[in-house]
Order: sequence, then structure tokens, then C-alpha cells
Amino acid sequence: MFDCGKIAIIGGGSWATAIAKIVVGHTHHIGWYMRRDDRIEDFIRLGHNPAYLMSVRFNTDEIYFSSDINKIVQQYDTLVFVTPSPYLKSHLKKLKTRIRDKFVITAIKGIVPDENLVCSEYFHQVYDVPYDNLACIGGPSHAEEVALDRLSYLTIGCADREKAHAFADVMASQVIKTKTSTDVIGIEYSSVLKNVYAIAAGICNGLKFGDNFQAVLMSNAVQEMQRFLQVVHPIERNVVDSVYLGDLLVTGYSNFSRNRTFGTMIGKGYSVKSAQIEMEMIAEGYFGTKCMKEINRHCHVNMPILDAVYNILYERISPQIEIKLLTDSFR
Ligand SMILES: NC(=O)C1=CN([C@@H]2O[C@H](COP(=O)(O)OP(=O)(O)OC[C@H]3O[C@@H](n4cnc5c(N)ncnc54)[C@H](OP(=O)(O)O)[C@@H]3O)[C@@H](O)[C@H]2O)C=CC1
Ligand SMILES: O=C(CO)COP(=O)(O)O
Repeated sequence: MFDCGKIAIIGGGSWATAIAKIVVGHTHHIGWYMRRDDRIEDFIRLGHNPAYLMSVRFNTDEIYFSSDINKIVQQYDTLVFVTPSPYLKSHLKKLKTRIRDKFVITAIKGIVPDENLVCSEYFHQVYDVPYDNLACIGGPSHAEEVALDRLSYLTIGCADREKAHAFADVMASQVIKTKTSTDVIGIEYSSVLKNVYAIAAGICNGLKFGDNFQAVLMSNAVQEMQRFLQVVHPIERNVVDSVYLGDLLVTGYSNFSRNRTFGTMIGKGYSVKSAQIEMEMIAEGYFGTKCMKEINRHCHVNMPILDAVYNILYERISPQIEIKLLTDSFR
């Protein structure tokens, strides 16, 4: 059986904190890279992350913190990347250590900007990590609910089933059920697209559409997702599995969702800038929308919801006009 060895978390936000809680609950030791020394000092003094999920307490004797990514990468075998996608490259730029022999897991639900690659492809193409050493974490999982020990299902995707099972065992607990899959690329793309569709759901909410229409939007969103996945990575998958449809629904409906919240503000008439300033946290779907639009220029999939969200966020076309056009195309 594959052994994940020593596990480190890369990133200091809310999902990183929730994953750290899950992993250290099992292993009783983790490495943790955070970019800011002042955050690390405050974490050790307070016994919790000073800025995110502050209710989650840690035994800091079980954590080796460092703001030097190289120290963490040298000392740990499994690296779980949980930075927002727009910042991934800036952290990786500091790397002087090879990571091709590490077990690299991405919990990022975004695309690497400029490269327009999902994270596993980026690690493979730029850092030479073989696909068998690459995994992803997907599934409907708001960090806030994981922090509250509310039952959640996570799916670990990896081409190497033994590695997927090994990490799934590390994450499993009474409140976390884990599933495995070999569809890494499909899970990563669906995780990006559900953020775009959650922005659409938020926009419709801001425009005062009701639950009846939201359900039609979600039905059309999962069809759009399936059309895209079948073109970009055509394997047999069941798009109604929780890692695809479940994550779409939780992000589209939950008040915890940053993407839905961001969309709601846009629907109410906020500009993108003012919505981003007010949110303080990252709505990945804003960046994902542009990347997906560019990727779909090569894939030529019929994606009216993606197009509408792109036009609203990047072409400043009025949400009323774009959503009206969508309502005419929906089934
Ligand atoms: N939150 C959730 O429920 C879930 C999130 N995810 C995914 O996890 C990933 C991480 O998101 P999440 O943890 O929620 O993020 P948060 O919004 O909670 O945290 C943002 C993180 O980004 C860092 N950051 C902010 N500005 C910069 C910058 N200019 N350069 C470098 N780093 C910066 C912050 O560091 P600092 O504090 O030092 O400013 C902080 O660590 C995303 O891809 C998201 O989609 C997946 C599942 C659930
Ligand atoms: O991915 C998530 C839930 O599974 C979190 O979504 P938000 O980034 O919209 O909060």
C-alpha cells in the first residue's frame, strides 16, 4: 500500500485551514507553508489561524510552519496546494527544489492564469511531475462547514488508484467521507466551471429571479458542464456524482459561497471592482470565467452560461440583457 509519508499544506486561507484540520487530526504532524511571518507568529501565539476559520483550534506543537516554501518542499513527501489560482505561480516561482518526485495534490478550484491550464496539467508540464504523482481534491465542501464538523464528502482524484486511496484514508473521519476517482482533469475543470455557474446563480439572485428559475439555471449548467467535459477530456463519467453536480449545487445555492455572493452583488448593480473590494475573500470564478472563455475558443463547445457571465464581467454588458438572452435559450 502506498504511504503518503509526511504531508505539508501550501497556502494559508480558509480551505487550507480546513484541510490542515482534517489531515493533522489523522497524522498528528503537518508542515505548513504560509507566505507571511506575522501570520505564522500570530497563529502560534493564538493557537488558531488569525485571519481564516478562527474557531478552529490547533495544537501548534503538531505543526512545522515556514514562510520558506523550499524548506517545506525539501522536508515533506506529499504537498497539498491550496492557494487561490491567481497566486499559485508567484509561490512556485520561489521554488529551488525539484518536486517531480513528490506526491502533489491540488485542492485549488481554478485555472493557472496566462497558461490556461488546470493545476495538474501545469504541474505536469512545467514541473515535470508525472501524472501518477498528481492528485486533486474535489467535492461539495465549504470550508466553514468542514470547520463546523458538518458531514462532507470529498473525492480524491488520481490516475494511480492506490495513491488516491492512500490520501482518501488520510482525510476520512466520522465527519468526512471520501471517494476516489481517476478523472483528475474532469474534476478540475468541473470545479472551475461550477464557480462560473455559481456567479450566474448569484447574478440571477441579485436580479430577483426566484427558486423556480434558479433550478432551470442549474439544470442547464450541468448540461453545459457535461458538454464541455466530454470535449476536453472524453472518458466515461457520471456527471451527477457529487464531485460534479454536488459541488455545482452547493456553490450555486449556499450562502457560504463566495462566487454566489460575488454574483449577487453584480446582479444588484455593483461594479466588479467594488464587489471584489467588499468581499475581501477570493471569488475564483471571476478569474475562471476568463480562462474558460479562452480555453473554449479552441474547444468550440456551446456554452451560453459561460458566455453570458463573461460578457457581464468582462464586456460590461448589462446583467439584465445577458440573463434575458439566456432565459430564451434554456430548456
Ligand atoms: N473556501 C472554501 O470553502 C473552498 C475553497 N476552495 C479552493 O481553495 C483555494 C483557496 O481558497 P481559500 O482558501 O478559500 O482562499 P481564501 O480567500 O480563504 O484565502 C486567500 C488566500 O490567498 C492569499 N493571498 C491573498 N492575496 C495574495 C497575494 N497577493 N499573493 C499571494 N497570496 C495572496 C491569502 O494570504 P494572506 O492571508 O497572507 O493575505 C490567503 O492565504 C481556491 O482555489 C478555492 O476555490 C475549494 C474548496 C472549498
Ligand atoms: O468550492 C467550494 C465549495 O465546494 C467553495 O466555493 P466558493 O469559493 O464559492 O465559496
